[in-house]
Amino acid sequence: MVTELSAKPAFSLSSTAQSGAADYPGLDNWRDLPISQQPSWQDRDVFDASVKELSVLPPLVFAGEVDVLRERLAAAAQGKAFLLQGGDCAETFEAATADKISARVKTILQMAVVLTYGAAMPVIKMGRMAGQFAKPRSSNDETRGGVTLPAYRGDIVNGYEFTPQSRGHDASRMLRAYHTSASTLNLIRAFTQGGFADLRSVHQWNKGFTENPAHARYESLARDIDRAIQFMASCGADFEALKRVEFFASHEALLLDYERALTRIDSRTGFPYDTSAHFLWIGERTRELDHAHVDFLSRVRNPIGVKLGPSTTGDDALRLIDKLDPEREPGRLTFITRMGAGNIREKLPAVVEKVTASGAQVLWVTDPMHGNTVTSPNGYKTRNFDDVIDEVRGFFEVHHALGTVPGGLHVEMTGDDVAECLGGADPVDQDAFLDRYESVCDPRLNHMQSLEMAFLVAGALAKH
Ligand SMILES: O=C[C@H](O)[C@H](O)COP(=O)(O)O
Ligand SMILES: C=C(OP(=O)(O)O)C(=O)O
Ligand SMILES: [Mn+2]
Repeated sequence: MVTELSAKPAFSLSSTAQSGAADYPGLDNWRDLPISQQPSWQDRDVFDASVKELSVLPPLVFAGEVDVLRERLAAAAQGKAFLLQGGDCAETFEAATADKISARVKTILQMAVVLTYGAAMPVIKMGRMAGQFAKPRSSNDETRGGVTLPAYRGDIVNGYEFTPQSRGHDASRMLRAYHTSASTLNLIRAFTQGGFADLRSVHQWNKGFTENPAHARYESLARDIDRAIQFMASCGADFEALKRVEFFASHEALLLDYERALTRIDSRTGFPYDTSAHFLWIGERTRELDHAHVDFLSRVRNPIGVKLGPSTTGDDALRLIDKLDPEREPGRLTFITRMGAGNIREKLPAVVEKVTASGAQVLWVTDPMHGNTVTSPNGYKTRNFDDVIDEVRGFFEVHHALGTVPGGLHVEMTGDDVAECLGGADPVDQDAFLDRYESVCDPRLNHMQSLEMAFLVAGALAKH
């Protein structure tokens, strides 16, 4: 049973008690529009106090960093860079540990080195991290053993534990989400600016992948990368400069009270920026043109993404472009297609052709995860690695056939050795789910499967 929520949030602040950029025109227009996937907060006072506090807490990212990202994404849309966006389906407060964050950042850096070599262009590194706490759900409730409770909507709303106390929607969680995002972002900045990301170290880490006999097929590409780095060293490349990398934070802008409270006016330009992350996206379940999420995101200066599922038409895409990117600003809009391996070759061309014919330039990115979710025979939500890779292949085939740019990859992955997606060269089978399945929402590629994807995509990129 799918419950499409169109109820307004349980409470909404009156315009005079606004958070963030209180008097900027239009920033609260969304409150008068249909909205879905919002919590029904239990306690109004807790909600008011939480939003009030959020509205005066420091921004998590700065407008200048956001502008740099928009430039990078503009280059990717022109085929001069490639976007790698990866991380949890649902971040959790419990997993925001130094070990798990570093494992995720490391894996993304390792994937990026391989992709950079294959694409022979810069790879923009972006985490589904430091704020990916809110989850849209297909159903409002979950039933286990005859007991029905509210569905888990991410740690920013309620707890994963299946009890009435845990599943209640608690607005104070928005504050914990903010602080957890801040500490995660702090560690990401330290890792990526403090020498952890040294290209030579990252390349060394990749040796662990190719030493695994199951990955022998990738050895020649790994050897080519090795020789390229040796060549750089022989030419006296300044590896000191390669110790620092840009790394951007992103999440789905689902809870608009949270996003609105963190929206601030940039003192340099006078424009509003959602300072909860560098990049925000609108999900497949909340991209109705005249609904709240599209309206709110149309009014902030961040580069934004929209997930496009198999029901998307070319006209839908054009209407979203007109609403979200009326100025046709380079780098502003990214379409993240999540069609399903069995749909992409049939469904994507018409959408891309329509957008191309309009003259609009967007960044096309594939999310090969969300259209390929299945249930394993032993009852786990999973994805087949082969389907995931096949959707990526279809994405490249469609864009190469149309002469458009396959500009990026959006992956639910982890740096840990979990068992959540079936298959891969060192195959995960469903029995492994019993004690290595950790995701609280969708299944993620594990460290080795993520690297294998990078080697496979690098091969595809190198061919064009
Ligand atoms: O991450 C995306 C969605 O939140 C997720 O796929 C929804 O899962 P569900 O269909 O189990 O609600
Ligand atoms: C909810 C998500 O995906 P989609 O909106 O494409 O279902 C997600 O990427 O977490
Ligand atoms: Mn997901």
